[in-house]
Amino acid sequence: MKKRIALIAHDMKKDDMVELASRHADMLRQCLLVATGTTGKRLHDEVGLTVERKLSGPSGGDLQIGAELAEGKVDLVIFLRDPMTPQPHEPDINALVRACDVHNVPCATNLASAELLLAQLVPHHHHNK
Ligand SMILES: O=C(CO)COP(=O)(O)O
Repeated sequence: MKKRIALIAHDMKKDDMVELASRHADMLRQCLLVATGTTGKRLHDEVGLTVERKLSGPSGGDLQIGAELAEGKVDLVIFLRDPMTPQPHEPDINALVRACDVHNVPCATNLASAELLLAQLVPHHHHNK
């Protein structure tokens, strides 16, 4: 079964997300990716990944991903939050991280932990027969 991975980054962390995803692109291409709106657009446009895009975070994208996660449809979350900038949708951000804790879904909220989680994903090999 392909892993379904959620990728979310606040504006100040979007360059980091693009760089992270570029380095792990071969592995991410073998996963089902879901992202908040703007993060997903950048991952598509700049990394060439196929990403299911939800609403932008401030419009409810975090909540949409959190709802799917609560239904067991998300296996891993990389959520590069900006700890230095107040966010209008902070309750939504907290709800998503809380949902990860409730459902025991791995959630990396910074680059260092994201690297560790991604290193655990074993590449899926395609066989012709
Ligand atoms: O705000 C976000 C997560 O809380 C991210 O949303 P965007 O990817 O649409 O910028």
